[in-house]
Amino acid sequence: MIEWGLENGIEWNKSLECFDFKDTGRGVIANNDIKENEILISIPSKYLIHSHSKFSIPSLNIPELNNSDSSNSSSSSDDIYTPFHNCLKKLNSKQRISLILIIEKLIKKHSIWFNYLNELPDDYTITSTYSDEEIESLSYPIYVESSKKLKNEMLNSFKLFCEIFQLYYGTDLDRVVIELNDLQVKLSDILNKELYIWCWGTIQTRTYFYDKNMKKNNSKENNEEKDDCTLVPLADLFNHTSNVETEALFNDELNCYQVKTKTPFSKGSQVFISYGKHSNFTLMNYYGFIIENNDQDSIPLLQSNCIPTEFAVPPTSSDEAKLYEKKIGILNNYGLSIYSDGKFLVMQDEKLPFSWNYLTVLKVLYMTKEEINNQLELNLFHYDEPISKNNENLVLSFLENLTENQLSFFKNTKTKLNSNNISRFEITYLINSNIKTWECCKLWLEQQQKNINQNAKEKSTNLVKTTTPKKSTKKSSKK
Ligand SMILES: C[S@@+](CC[C@H](N)C(=O)[O-])C[C@H]1O[C@@H](n2cnc3c(N)ncnc32)[C@H](O)[C@@H]1O
Repeated sequence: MIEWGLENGIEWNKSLECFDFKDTGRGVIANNDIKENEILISIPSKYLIHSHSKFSIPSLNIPELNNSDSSNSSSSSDDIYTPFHNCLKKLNSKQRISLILIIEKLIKKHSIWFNYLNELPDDYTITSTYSDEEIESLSYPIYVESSKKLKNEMLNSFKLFCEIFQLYYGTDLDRVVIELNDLQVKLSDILNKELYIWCWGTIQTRTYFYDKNMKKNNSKENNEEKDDCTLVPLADLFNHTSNVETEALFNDELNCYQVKTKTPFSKGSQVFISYGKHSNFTLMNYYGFIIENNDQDSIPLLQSNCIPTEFAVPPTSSDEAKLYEKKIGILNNYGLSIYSDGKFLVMQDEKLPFSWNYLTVLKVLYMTKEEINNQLELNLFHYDEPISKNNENLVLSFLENLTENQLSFFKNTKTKLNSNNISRFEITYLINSNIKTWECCKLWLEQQQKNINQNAKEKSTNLVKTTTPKKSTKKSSKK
């Protein structure tokens, strides 16, 4: 694949080589030191695959209007391809990229991307390719809903893709034949679900952000064009870690897409790029893999159980409602709300496994009327500064309950996985990792409780100490 790239003007940093790694699979290795800000790869715009890329077969491309160069537009063959062009105009970004991938794959050596497409993975492990049973086995509602949503998006996109073609070609897809150079391809072979799922996986796991089409189409009403993406051949060989910084953008001057590393790499190490700061579930959902000991890992809390029920809805009595409003006001001042929106997190962090925003929301919700009225000194940015002993106890006790519930939930899920013979390594890893995270929360809570008891003990000893001299003075006075 790299040879093909070099022959076609793709500039591949000489210090890079393709390599099969034991833990991460195919990736890129540094055969020399790589410095900060070095360009890893530059790809001429012609080889990018995005929604406005041209097919290798010219007649498939929508003829450009107002083009004075008449040799560019096809003559009589135009009529045959008009329905095809009409369909093309109706497709959204992902559907267009998928159509390009399908056709370029079908025409094999006639495609300018033949060598590249030939070396892409045969299938993908993103959750959209999971069976419904596998998705259900994720059990945690946030995981199940989010995976279902992505899978439905893919299936609906395919349905719409087919409907657009049926609109122009009719419903008997086996009878319609499209000429692709010397190939006669049935429309049913293009509108193939398996192929479409492969395209979806290719797009989801391998594309880069691309705003060139966005800029070009500023006036377009179609919102989907606004988050366009592009396949960047060879640049999609880099595996991910969140510990590096990468810059990837289209260079207008050089008319090519460039990937630059902001992180140096030493000879012999794997050259990573960062797909973003993602939790394992996000990686699994969108990219089909997880990272053991991912330091960006976290579990988003469920809205239904992360807020104590007494605070989940505003109270009806006017006094209580006023107090509640004040609490919500304080939270707003800190940019917080009781609606988690997936942002209240727990992590495997021994020092603080609950996210600051979550602990702060709980602290404020449990404040008494007096505490609210005396809150001049309140500084909620310090998680370890309790509002009061009472407040701390209430928060801890709520969290202890939550932790117990979540621990038993994930332990049950693990048992079910075993009994249902769900064999996806990523699912098992995710559930085990969630158990470890909640165990970490449990240990932290126990430690907090110990600290409280210790402080209370110390206070009472201090109290004894401060009262002892008085006794002794009395004694001495007696003497
Ligand atoms: C952009 S491609 C990277 C190159 C890919 N490994 C290949 O063979 O073409 C993204 C895919 O690589 C794999 N991948 C990337 N980073 C990984 C990592 N840190 N550990 C395991 N697999 C990884 C995942 O399958 C992901 O969907």
